[in-house]
Amino acid sequence: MQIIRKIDPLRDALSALRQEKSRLGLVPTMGALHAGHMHLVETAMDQCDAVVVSIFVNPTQFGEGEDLDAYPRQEAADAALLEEAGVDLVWVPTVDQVYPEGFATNVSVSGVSTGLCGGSRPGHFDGVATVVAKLFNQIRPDAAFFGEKDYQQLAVIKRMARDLDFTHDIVGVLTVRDDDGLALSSRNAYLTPEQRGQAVALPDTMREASEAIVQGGDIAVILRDASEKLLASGFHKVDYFELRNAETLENMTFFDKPARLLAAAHIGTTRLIDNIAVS
Ligand SMILES: Nc1ncnc2c1ncn2[C@@H]1O[C@H](COP(=O)(O)OP(=O)(O)OP(=O)(O)O)[C@@H](O)[C@H]1O
Ligand SMILES: CC(C)(CO)[C@@H](O)C(=O)[O-]
Ligand code: BAL
Repeated sequence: MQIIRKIDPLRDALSALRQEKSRLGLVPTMGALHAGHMHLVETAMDQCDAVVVSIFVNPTQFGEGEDLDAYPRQEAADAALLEEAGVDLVWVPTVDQVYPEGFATNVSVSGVSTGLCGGSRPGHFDGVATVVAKLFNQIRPDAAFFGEKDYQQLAVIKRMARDLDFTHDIVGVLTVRDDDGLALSSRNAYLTPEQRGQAVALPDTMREASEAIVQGGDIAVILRDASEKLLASGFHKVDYFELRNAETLENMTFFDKPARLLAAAHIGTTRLIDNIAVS
C-alpha cells in the first residue's frame, strides 16, 4: 500500500494503478478511522478493482470556534487498518496540495445545502463541496463512497456531481452503529463515559419519533417533544430535529414517503448528528 502526500507522485501512482485495474474506487475521509469508515472501504473493495482512501482534515469546512485543531489525527493507526483491509493507495495531501497559494475558487451548492447542518454550520458545505470536487479531479475515480450518516453531505455531493458533470458513481453506504444504536463517528472519541451513556438518547429519540410519525401523530408536536427529550437526557442544545423529504431534503409538514428524520445536538463539547428513514 502506497502512502502519498504530493500531487506529482499521486499522478504517477494513479496511472500505474490504472494500467492494471479497471474500476477505481475513492473513499474520502478525515481520518481517525472507525468501523463506519471501514464499511465504506469494504463496500468500495467489493465494487471496484482498486481502492484509494483520502485522509485530509479539510480546514475550509470548519467554522470559527469549531474543532479543527482538536480533530483527532492518528495517521499511523489509520494506515495500519487500511493496509490490513487491502487498500491500494492512501492520499494524505498537505494543505498546499489541495489549496495552493492563491487558491480562489469556491464550489457552492444551493438548495440541499440550506438549513439543517448548512444552517448551524454556515459555509460548511461550501468547504465540503470544494474539497470533494478537488478530490474527484485529483483521483478521477469510477465510483466514490460516502456514508449516509452524513446524509445532507451525501445529498450535496450528489447534486454537485450532477451539476458539474462528474459522471462517476456516487455510492451512499448505510450507517454503521454501535450495539446500543449510536452512529459511529470520529467525534464520539470526545465523549466522556457518562456522555457516551447519555448519547444513545439521540438514536432512541429518533426511532420513537419515527414510529409516532408513521402512526399519524402531529409532526410539529412529535418534533418538539423529541427535542425536549434530548434536552432532558444530557444534551444541552439541539441544532435541529426535522422531518424532510429524503430525496430533495425539502421540509415536510405532513408525512409522505420518502421521508427522513435528521437531527444534530450538542452534548458536552461534542456535536453529534444522526438521521433515519421514516417508513
Ligand atoms: N457510522 C458511519 N457509518 C457509515 N459511514 C460513516 C460513518 N461515520 C462516518 N462515515 C462516513 O465516512 C466518511 C468520512 O467521514 P468522517 O471522516 O468525517 O468521519 P466521521 O466519523 O463522520 O467524523 P465526524 O466525527 O467528523 O463526523 C463520510 O462519508 C462519512 O459519512
Ligand atoms: C467528505 C469529507 C471527507 C470532505 O472533507 C468529509 O466531509 C467527511 O469526512 O465526511
Ligand atoms: N463528517 C462530516 C465532516 C464534518 O463534520 O466536518
